[in-house]
Amino acid sequence: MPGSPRALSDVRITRSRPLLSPALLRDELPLPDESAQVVVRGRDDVTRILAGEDDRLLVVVGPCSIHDPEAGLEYARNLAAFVPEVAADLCVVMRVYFEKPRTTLGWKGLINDPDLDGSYNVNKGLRTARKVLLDVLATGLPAGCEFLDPIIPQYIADTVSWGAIGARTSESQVHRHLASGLSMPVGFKNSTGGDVQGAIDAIGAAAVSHVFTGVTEDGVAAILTTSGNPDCHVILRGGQTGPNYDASNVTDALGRLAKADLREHVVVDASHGNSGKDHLRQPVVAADVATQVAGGQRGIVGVMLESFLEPGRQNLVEGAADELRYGQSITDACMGWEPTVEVLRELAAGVRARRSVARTN
Ligand SMILES: O=C[C@H](O)[C@H](O)COP(=O)(O)O
Ligand SMILES: C=C(OP(=O)(O)O)C(=O)O
Repeated sequence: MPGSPRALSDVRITRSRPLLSPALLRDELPLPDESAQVVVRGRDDVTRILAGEDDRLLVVVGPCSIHDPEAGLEYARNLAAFVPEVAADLCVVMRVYFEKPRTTLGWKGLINDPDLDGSYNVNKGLRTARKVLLDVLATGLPAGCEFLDPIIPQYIADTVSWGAIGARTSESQVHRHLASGLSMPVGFKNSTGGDVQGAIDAIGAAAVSHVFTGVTEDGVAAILTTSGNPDCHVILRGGQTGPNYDASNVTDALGRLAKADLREHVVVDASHGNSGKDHLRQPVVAADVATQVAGGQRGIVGVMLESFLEPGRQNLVEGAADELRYGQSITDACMGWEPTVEVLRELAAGVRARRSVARTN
């Protein structure tokens, strides 16, 4: 209408709802002392592995994403019961992922849409995610998460022992800032294109202090100053140029780290670009990594595995979440439980062989 003022802000915001504060959620679902010790022990173990003071291999293993808390917990109980068998050789952190960065579109994880139906009950998602993390910690397992939305860590980071910045965000300044202030060791993935240098640059950037805008525990906007995170590392996850888990790609990445004056170690992700998202390839990648480790490669400090109760994946059909198969991924295909146990045993054997190589040298 002529003369009527045209809106200039929030033109494309169609709805705004209240968000619960991190402090309120932590008050509703406090971290018990015993679980806090699990978190601290997990962080310290990973820190020592990255410093070369613990010769075990970090293994981040679990579902690609948690979509059903009950199945996620059943997985956690299985894993917690198995871990003592390999604990002398592996530092096992359960992958407990709630935020999914999508290539284009798709379900963005349990925090964003906990009812899997496009209702986006984010407050419920935050509550459910924190409850799952507390339940995982109660089994005695430390937890690892990807951090995607820069506000979310205030709700859950006190429960997390290891964090990841994904392939799609390692080059993002926002995520490097975030990592510089996170309280746990953080892995940066190489890009989906396969470039490793961006992840190496990220480690250097996240290691120092930054000043940026964020939210406090009370959910209030603030100007935050970080101290820098010295416990960041690269994750080789393969990419459009092909896999990068083999000995020559590992050596190349270690050389680049040395050139950048950074600690020479990497974590290898057996999934994603390294498996071509074929869950049956993950044991092949892990076997190659176990062989490199057994041969004395100390630059490999960890492995990531996508694993769930049932092998493979299934599509989430809108409006049909009730029909999903129990214990099977709705994002990337995962190894089933039995092959996971075999892979963990093989990695543990690789570590024992590396120790004996070190003793004879
Ligand atoms: O691990 C999860 C996926 O690889 C990531 O979220 C991208 O998935 P998409 O390519 O199916 O969107
Ligand atoms: C999204 C993930 O991996 P990437 O960032 O390597 O694609 C993931 O591990 O869930």
